[in-house]
Amino acid sequence: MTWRTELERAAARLREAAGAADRAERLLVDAASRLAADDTERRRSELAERLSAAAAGAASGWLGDDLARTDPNTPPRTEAPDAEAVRIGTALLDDAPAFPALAGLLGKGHLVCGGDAADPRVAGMLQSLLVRVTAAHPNLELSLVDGVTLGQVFAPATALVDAGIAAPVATDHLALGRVLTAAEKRLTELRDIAARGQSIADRPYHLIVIAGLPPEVGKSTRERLAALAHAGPSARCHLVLCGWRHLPHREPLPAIEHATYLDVGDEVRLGSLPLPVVLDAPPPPALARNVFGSRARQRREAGELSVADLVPEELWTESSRNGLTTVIGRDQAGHTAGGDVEVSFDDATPHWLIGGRTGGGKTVFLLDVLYGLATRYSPDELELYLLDFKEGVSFTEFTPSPLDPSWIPHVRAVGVESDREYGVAVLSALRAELTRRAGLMKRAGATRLARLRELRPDVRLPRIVAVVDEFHVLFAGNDRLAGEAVAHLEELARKGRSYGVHLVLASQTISGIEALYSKKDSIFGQFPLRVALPGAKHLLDEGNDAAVESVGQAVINDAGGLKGRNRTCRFPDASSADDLLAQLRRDLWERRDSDEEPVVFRGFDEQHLGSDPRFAALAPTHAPRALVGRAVDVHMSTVGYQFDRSPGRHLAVVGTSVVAADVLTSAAVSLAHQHEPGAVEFQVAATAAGAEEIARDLVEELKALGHECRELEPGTILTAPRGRPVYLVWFGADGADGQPGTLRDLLLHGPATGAHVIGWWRGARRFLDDIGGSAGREHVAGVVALNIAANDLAAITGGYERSWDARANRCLVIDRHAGTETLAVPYVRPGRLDEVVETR
Ligand SMILES: Nc1ncnc2c1ncn2[C@@H]1O[C@H](COP(=O)(O)OP(=O)(O)OP(=O)(O)O)[C@@H](O)[C@H]1O
Repeated sequence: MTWRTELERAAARLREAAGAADRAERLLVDAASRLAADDTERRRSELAERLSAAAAGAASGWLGDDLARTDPNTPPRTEAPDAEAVRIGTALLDDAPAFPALAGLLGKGHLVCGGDAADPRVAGMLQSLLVRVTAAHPNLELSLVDGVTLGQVFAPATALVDAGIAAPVATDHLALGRVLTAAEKRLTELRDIAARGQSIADRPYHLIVIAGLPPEVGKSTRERLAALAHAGPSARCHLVLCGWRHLPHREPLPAIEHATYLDVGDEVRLGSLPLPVVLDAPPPPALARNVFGSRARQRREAGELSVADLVPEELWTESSRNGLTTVIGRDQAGHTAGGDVEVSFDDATPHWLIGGRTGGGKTVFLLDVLYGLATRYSPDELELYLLDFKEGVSFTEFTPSPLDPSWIPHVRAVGVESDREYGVAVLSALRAELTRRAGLMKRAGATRLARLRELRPDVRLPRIVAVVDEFHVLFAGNDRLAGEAVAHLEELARKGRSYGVHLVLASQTISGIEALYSKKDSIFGQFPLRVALPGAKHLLDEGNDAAVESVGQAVINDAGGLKGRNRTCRFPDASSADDLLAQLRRDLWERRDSDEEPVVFRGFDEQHLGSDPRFAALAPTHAPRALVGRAVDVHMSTVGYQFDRSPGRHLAVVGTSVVAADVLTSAAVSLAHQHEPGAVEFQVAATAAGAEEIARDLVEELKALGHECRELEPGTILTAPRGRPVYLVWFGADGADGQPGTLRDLLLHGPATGAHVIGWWRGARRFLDDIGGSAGREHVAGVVALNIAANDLAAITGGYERSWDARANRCLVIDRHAGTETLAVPYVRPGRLDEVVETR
């Protein structure tokens, strides 16, 4: 066979082999080796042409074209190429460029080069190779290592790093170690997926480009590289490994399998190609800019949803029968880059645990979820309880405000800077709802919420989502309250799935939760959906070290933190979409079918008698109640103390805080609204310094309401005649006006004749003395404790079980007869909290 015939055949086979780089390379080598010295120039150039054409078939477009002649504005490919070969230079025939020199890379093997990027020929080749593979492969992950030029060689590709397509360039052996660890982990994951019989063909290629090994690299790193090279191609991992050369006095280099070797000496040789090669020069800067810039842009666009993308086209079309689902972001791990990531409350993931440091994006993530859900499901399908224990305004935007009277109609209660008691009250109310639903189910013979909804279409059974932000605060004291919180959470976590009550617990850490820690398995095991934000600790399984660094990213794991079940996604920034969200809120609000506003508990708010709707509704009654404040409970119920004719129906407000005077005023004014004018008399005494003005204002107000009202002077307070039922409102009763005996007599016998004392005692011990010590406790059944210490309170009441922690803007309302103790926010005169700095 003449060389010509052979060439014909070789060229034909090359055409067939287009796309199969190894065959292309082999055939090129075969054919080229037959170029006899005595061939005519014409024949030689004909052969070179044919080889060029064949090479073009094996690596076309971005992978094979001459970049210097490529229009800088050529767009990168949108689909993955078939070809596995990439051009790295040009083979020379008689010192003239003859045909492209190719190496099998992505989908095929590795390129290994003895020289490194300190050699400008290698640097140029690497830069053009990077442009080629980036432009040709739309779905590519890169790791860049440069131990010889400190990252200089990769400077043109900075846009890829910024967009997360490439990790920041590793320039020392430690960083190289991290690159290898990540690659090994990825490789194991893909191998596991493939082992399960699932395809990995849609996963991105991972290309590790090492422009030169850092000097400290030792034997073990080299062996890791060789092992990676061995296993890499079957898990879509490939290497371009420069600086892979034997050093004197060092152990021999391990062999790199699946590699095409590039020898860069005076002459450059590629694999077994018998001709010298000139490596590609750096690409034109404009071309590199375009390719890297376009890819970065595409990746950002594909990887990000805007807040508007979280909202469905039509509002409230979904049913929560089988669960709740919303979109939270786009997959970022690259596995299915661009795929929407959904999160659900359903049988598989009934409860969620969210972790992340302060400023890590917890609130934004929660807002994204809440808006996503509230736009998909109507208030008949979904109810929300939102609790936030930190200082901040996380959930206030869901509630009406003077600036924006709209609210999200799904929201039943919101706690901002909540007390732990409020949190426990909400959990307890949810537990009561569990019990109610359990009863409904039993009676209907259903075992699942979905079935119950079918059987009882007449009953409203929305799914309930309760969000507790900074939930560790609930357990802060490791005390009785913490115990109650744990008990509630355990019950809700265990049974919520069946009854459609779902919990979202968010915290900076779950490790510090002492009360739960010993029961970590039992409680947190009920929270299969884990959301790890930057700084999250102990949220995923021990072996699962997935982590995100940049705010706006989350690792979502739907298997209790199990390794291999992570999805990394970017979620949109709800905090920068104020206008859109305000409009959305208004749209939702306008669709509401009830005007019932959510209860908003803001721990720092003043409570005013005048703005309590229950005060406005007061009317004359036989069982009047002195209103003193709003309870720290889910509905912020009004706390009152009832007066009747039984012994002991008096009310003592105890504490040095001037808030006591406001409580007295509220009690008296609210009572005045419950008696017909003239039916009772009010007697007002002010013996506490500073209370005179308040007392005078009260007298004015009572008179304006049509009541008879007498101001009493010291010395006559307990002896003034009482012609009809009377309330003695006494600002500063300490010392009993010098007549403790008379006071005790009044306390004991007054109620039977309609005479009640409403007094402010500044000192707890003084109060106890005045009423006759512990024996007199029964004579004053009502106590509002303000800033008094727990032991003083115990002395007053006889010390039954409580954990009173006196603090500003709170009081404990005790009714000994009813056996109740209610934590409340006392009514104050508007602006009072700005005036007083309370002390114990
Ligand atoms: N998805 C996002 N994209 C861009 N920026 C974000 C994103 N999420 C949060 N941020 C930024 O981070 C800031 C802090 O977020 P966020 O308030 O949610 O943190 P947090 O974890 O709730 O913090 P803290 O506990 O201190 O309130 C936001 O104001 C916002 O600027």
